[in-house]
Amino acid sequence: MRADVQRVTVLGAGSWGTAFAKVLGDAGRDVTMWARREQVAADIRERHANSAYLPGVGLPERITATADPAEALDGAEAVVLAVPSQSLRANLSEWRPLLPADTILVSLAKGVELGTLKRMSEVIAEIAGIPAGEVVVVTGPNLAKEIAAGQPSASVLACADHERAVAIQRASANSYFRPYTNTDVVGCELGGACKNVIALSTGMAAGLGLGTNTMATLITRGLAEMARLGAKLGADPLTFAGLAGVGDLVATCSSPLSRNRTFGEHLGRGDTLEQAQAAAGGQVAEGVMSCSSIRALAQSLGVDMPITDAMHRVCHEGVDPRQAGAELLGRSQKHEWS
Ligand SMILES: NC(=O)C1=CN([C@@H]2O[C@H](COP(=O)(O)OP(=O)(O)OC[C@H]3O[C@@H](n4cnc5c(N)ncnc54)[C@H](O)[C@@H]3O)[C@@H](O)[C@H]2O)C=CC1
Ligand SMILES: O=C(CO)COP(=O)(O)O
Repeated sequence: MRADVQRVTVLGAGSWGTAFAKVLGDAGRDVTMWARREQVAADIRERHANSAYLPGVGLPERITATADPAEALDGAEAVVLAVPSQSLRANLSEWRPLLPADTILVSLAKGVELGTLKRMSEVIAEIAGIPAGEVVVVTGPNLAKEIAAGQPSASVLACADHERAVAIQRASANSYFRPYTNTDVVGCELGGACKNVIALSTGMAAGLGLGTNTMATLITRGLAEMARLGAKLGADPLTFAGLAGVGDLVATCSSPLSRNRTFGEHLGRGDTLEQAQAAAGGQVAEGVMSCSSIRALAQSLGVDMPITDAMHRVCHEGVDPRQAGAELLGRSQKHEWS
């Protein structure tokens, strides 16, 4: 492993993959992106733009791109995985033979795998055949469009191996992007996955015409339920008060730029799942799948996550958002911290 990472490959040229590649390029790193479509790769390589995902954003000239994964991975000192959570296992299985030895694997995905109920660093470690403690997880309040516009924001780089997190911290810190390290991978990863589900709920509330008190209630009680799950899995409770918890909840649950919040808003206005998916224009709203995997994980551990459960029932069992809201309010009365 190199402490001074210079050559980075980003696999996935969607919104966040591209914005993170820009962060690395602006931090002086040489970046090669892999795009699924040659048209997107050519746009990045020849016009220094990704018009499909980040229209109007100019990319540093030191970023190049290809649709050939072998070419993209050649000589990579760090590999950033920037594909959706539910396809990561299949994608990485294909790429595994091409991964350079000793490269640092970095995960951008915020989700929990359906079926296995694994966090993304666990999936990556399993497929790549490395200890889970070696995967670096990027999370925190990082709406891709704002970062691509050079607006200041902080992030968390979580890894049990502090040196790996520091290597990526050095490679990505720039004048608008301030990454902090953290060794609580469980808490950081759960925060990133769970907040997408809570953002669905705040969007849904907005779609129903509800205001700021409702949003604040969902954010705060969402925080309580993700912290309960984290505690059961050994996370540090302080993590949820940080960028990966409160930070990302505030950004995602309140911003019209969030795909999860927007998805929920469509459902709240009465759109079907298919209509909300069509409106997302092919971009991933991870909470739609993660509400089911996180719910199953919570149930397997006996953890109560009522908002997550409600989102699963609205998205996948046809429950009306108004009915789900009424049921949340109709639950038995409790002490705030029970
Ligand atoms: N967009 C954002 O602001 C942020 C996104 N994230 C997370 O980053 C991850 C990636 O998100 P985005 O780049 O925003 O998503 P996106 O939907 O903008 O792009 C996903 C990329 O993966 C590719 N892709 C989709 N399905 C694929 C498949 N089956 N096989 C191979 N490639 C596939 C797409 O072609 C595209 O290049 C998600 O887990 C998301 O939650 C995290 C922080 C910020
Ligand atoms: O993770 C994000 C911000 O930190 C992006 O959220 P969305 O996927 O909802 O756009």
